Amino acid sequence: MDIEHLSLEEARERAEKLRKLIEYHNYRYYVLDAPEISDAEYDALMNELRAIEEKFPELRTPDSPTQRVGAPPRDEFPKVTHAIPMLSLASVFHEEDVRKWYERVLRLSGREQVDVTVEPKIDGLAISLTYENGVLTLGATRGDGTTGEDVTPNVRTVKQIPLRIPVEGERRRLHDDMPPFPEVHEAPPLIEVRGEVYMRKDDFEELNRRQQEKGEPTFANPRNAAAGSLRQLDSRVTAQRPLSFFAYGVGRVEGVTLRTQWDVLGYLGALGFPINPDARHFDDFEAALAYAKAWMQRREELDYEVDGVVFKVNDLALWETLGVAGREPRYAVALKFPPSEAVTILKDIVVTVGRTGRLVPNAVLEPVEIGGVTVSHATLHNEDYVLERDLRIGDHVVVRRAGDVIPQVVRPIPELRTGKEKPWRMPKTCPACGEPVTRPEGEVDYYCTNVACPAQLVRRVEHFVSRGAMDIEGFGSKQAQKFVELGLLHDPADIYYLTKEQILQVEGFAEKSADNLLRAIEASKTRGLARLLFALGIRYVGSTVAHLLARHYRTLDDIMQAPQAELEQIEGIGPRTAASIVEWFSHEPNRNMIEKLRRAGVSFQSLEYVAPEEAQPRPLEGLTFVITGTLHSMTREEAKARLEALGAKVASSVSRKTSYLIVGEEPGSKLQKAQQLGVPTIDEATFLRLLEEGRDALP
Ligand SMILES: NC(=O)c1ccc[n+]([C@@H]2O[C@H](COP(=O)([O-])OP(=O)(O)OC[C@H]3O[C@@H](n4cnc5c(N)ncnc54)[C@H](O)[C@@H]3O)[C@@H](O)[C@H]2O)c1
Ligand SMILES: [Zn+2]
Repeated sequence: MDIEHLSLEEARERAEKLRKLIEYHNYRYYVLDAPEISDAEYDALMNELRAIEEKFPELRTPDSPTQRVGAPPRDEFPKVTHAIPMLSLASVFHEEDVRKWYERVLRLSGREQVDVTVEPKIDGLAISLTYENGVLTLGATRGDGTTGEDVTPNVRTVKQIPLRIPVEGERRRLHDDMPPFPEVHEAPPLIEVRGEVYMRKDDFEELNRRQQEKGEPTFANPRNAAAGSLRQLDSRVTAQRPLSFFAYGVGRVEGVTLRTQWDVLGYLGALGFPINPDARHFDDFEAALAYAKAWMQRREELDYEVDGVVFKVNDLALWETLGVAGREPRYAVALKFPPSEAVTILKDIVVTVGRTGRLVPNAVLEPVEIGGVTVSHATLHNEDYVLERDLRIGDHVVVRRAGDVIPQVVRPIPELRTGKEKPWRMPKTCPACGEPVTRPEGEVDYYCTNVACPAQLVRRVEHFVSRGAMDIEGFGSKQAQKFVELGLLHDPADIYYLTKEQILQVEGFAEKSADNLLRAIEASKTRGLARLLFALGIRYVGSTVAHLLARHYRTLDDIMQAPQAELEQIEGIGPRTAASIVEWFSHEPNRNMIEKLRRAGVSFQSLEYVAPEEAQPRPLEGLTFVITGTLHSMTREEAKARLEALGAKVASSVSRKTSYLIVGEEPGSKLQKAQQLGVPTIDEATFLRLLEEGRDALP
């Protein structure tokens, strides 16, 4: 939503809509422990509402979700009023925003330097535990921050929560960087301990497994499982749920004076509460930031889920001075892990035409940052993908970007529709040439079948000259587009007939660059059969299949004459691929192009051909390898080729059928997968010996 251009009236309507929606999801999340949308989606709604209220402060109402924490407590539990409100935390996603927070702390406190603590932000639910003369008398949830639920009987079932403090016995810090534990022999008359009830990852999985067996609903994540377990009306159910606890603060305290957050943690530890071993204290802010960043890398190693790290001003006297903004105290800030999802607007759907004439719808998005990368486009795959999700132009959509994969549009948020969104269908004609498009029986894709379609030609040329194909330096997408536009190319073979005069007609070429291009074109003539086959762009003939063919056949002419049955005999080539090859060479325009390539002097000879009589022994026959990480001695392509030459198969992902995983430097997730499945691994040194000595080198 473009807030900049909203009128007051539109903004009011919008804010109303957002509030209703947020209240609904708050209820699902905080009261029912059954969220329907991801946190990223929820945060996006909140952020939009915040932005509107910022631009139109007159629209800010006291009951706006931006002004409140959580949700009102459930009806069934007795209510508890928090004498000191339980607040939320301001969250940021960038280091610079933590710096800004620190600078504001300095400004508001009038100090030059302020100590901070850094603590993991545990993803569970906040709980308040009241101890009177050392005895647990009340356990309460946060609720809406001022009113929570009395869940005392349930809290009593959590083994890590002491019923009486100080806990008997010797106190031991886990390591020297933890806060010092003072000697405490007696409980204060009153102390309200605050902390997080959470569920460990393994306990969560076990619980869900049990739920499934019993045919009961499973939980979306450990946080919801923890919340759902603690907020059971029957505490016998809670008792069977594996809940854990970390203490991180205090509310009301009588009889002891605690001056810093670090002392609070030490004191709580001394009383016998579990405190997180990764909490640290810093007098140097930059060092705190560095620690936080390093710690955040360890997310996966932890037994429990964390959603970030919390910075707190150490000096408790300053907490009061700094005050609260809305529902978030200024003394703390949470640096959260970058989300892998965001909500943005689907501005348009544009269709591109691929090299085979395939029409692909692409999402044009209002640019949005996901995990540190700005995303403005995403693939929509095909018409069905759009229709199944009912994506409409103008919709708010959830976009996911995980790792390096192409961003995906996950789904729309229909609740946010204004009525102006437009449903989309695949156009009936090709956006490039205007000819009608067709969808072959049983396929999800539409094709432009016009052989003269300029968009297809551009793609075919792009592919032909690309690195893995004929590798013509200085010839990229832009050049492909220009040459086709000027009518200089009618098929990729025309590249070999370009004259210097023609090249000079193209914008961006001068005397010298034209000569260079001609030299590059000349050099590409000897790339060999495998690359040429790949360059032709035959459906299902990728670089792997092209290499397989080039090992079996001496020249392109042999392949052109090979019947489908013969092609299918080749290990790694299925009937679909074989049929596609035969069909491609049966087309007149394709045969003409081959003849043009021949006349131009492009080599049809295989560089990989292995004559049957000189075929190597196949010592690794029957074994399947997968490679992960970087190898130092050779590229992955080469490793693959050498393994295959010895008769082994090389697969791209680990499965039960994998014989060995070859592990290079910085291995990826395949290593974990292999460990899970019990697939043996070998290192690079063993791999090299394997190439020399064969099977004997294997463990
Ligand atoms: N998916 C949904 O439908 C939905 C609905 C509502 C809220 N949410 C999610 O809930 C979150 C908002 O909840 P929130 O208000 O509890 O804020 P929050 O979870 O971002 O932060 C505040 C909480 O952090 C916890 N915490 C953990 N470790 C801590 C530590 N060391 N020191 C202090 N506090 C610590 C406390 O429980 C505290 O109450 C957002 O992430 C939002 O996306 C999701
Ligand atoms: Zn077309």
